[in-house]
Amino acid sequence: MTEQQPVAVLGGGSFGTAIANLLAQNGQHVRQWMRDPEQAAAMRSQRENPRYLKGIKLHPGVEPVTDLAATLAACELVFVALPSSALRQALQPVAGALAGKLLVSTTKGIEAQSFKLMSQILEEVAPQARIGVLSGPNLAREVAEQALTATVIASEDEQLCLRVQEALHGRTFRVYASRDRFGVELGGALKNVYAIIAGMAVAMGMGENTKSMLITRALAEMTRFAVKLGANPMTFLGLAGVGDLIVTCSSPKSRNYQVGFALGEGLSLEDAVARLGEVAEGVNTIKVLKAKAEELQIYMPLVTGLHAILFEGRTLAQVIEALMRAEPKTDVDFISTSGF
Ligand SMILES: NC(=O)C1=CN([C@@H]2O[C@H](COP(=O)(O)OP(=O)(O)OC[C@H]3O[C@@H](n4cnc5c(N)ncnc54)[C@H](OP(=O)(O)O)[C@@H]3O)[C@@H](O)[C@H]2O)C=CC1
Ligand SMILES: O=C(CO)COP(=O)(O)O
Repeated sequence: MTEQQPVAVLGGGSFGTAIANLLAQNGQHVRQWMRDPEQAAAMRSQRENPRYLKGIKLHPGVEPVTDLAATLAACELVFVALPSSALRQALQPVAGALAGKLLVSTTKGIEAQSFKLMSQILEEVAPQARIGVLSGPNLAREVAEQALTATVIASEDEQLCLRVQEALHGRTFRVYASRDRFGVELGGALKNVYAIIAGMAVAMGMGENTKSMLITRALAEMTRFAVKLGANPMTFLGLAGVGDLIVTCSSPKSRNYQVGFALGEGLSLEDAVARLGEVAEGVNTIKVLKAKAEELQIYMPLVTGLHAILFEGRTLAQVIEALMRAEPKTDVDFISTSGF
């Protein structure tokens, strides 16, 4: 009998650990790569990731490792769960080992200088790899606690989608497929910005009407932006669009929401990020998104407002006043004008 090939997960954080456990629960042998040998040793002996996912048992099928080249040599299917700020620099040195691999990005961010999404960086670093994106309403802790969850694997490569569905789909985790890689990936990156705003609103004691208005107008705004860049608006009605927007804007377990909440309590951005001690991708995304919206002249009042508070010295009260006084627009941008 031939031995089953292991699956790689790159990243020792909360999502990498949650995905590694899921794969192992489905009977895969998993090599979870992380850069810190002390962390790997601790995870091997304690069978837990005490820094990023305390209280969750590491499945016996997960092997924490630190040799990236050896991990890539052994695995064809590779999940990338690194922060957006680290993905290129971590993979560039091993670019030669990525040819022919199935690379699946789970990272929900945008590269600062280039405005590239993570799968676009993977394509650049590894032009001969097969590329996909996994995104959806997937809070790491809930995934790890085996809460019933659904996600999307998006790729033009149908065989890759099937392979990922086979590896991840299980009793508690449903994996849907999509061909709109760009839309799915953009949804995951953009919603983080609105989660910061939602966290702020909750900290300020705003009511349910306000939260609902925020989420719905956020969806309108991110869809408008994505369509201008060529994505399919229908993707934003799916799990990786409105699904992820709802969970991230509603849950105190979201790190972006937590940053927003801390800001709403009066902390500075620096202190809010330091208090979190984990990745909140929305903090970087807001900067590049504001610049891109300006460049392309896309109307994004929530992005403009958050940017003004974080980086232009405006107060929350000033921004709320401006948002509420702005001229009302149409409710839904993409309704056919022929019928109603
Ligand atoms: N957590 C979640 O609920 C979800 C997260 N995601 C996405 O997954 C991505 C990863 O997030 P998550 O796991 O939550 O992050 P965490 O903050 O939990 O962990 C970040 C991990 O990345 C590692 N890291 C940082 N810089 C580097 C580098 N240069 N080289 C190698 N490793 C590095 C850290 O290692 P070290 O400790 O050594 O610094 C740590 O293991 C993000 O883009 C996020 O949006 C997607 C869905 C859900
Ligand atoms: O993407 C996520 C849930 O789908 C996790 O969001 P945070 O990064 O804000 O924790």
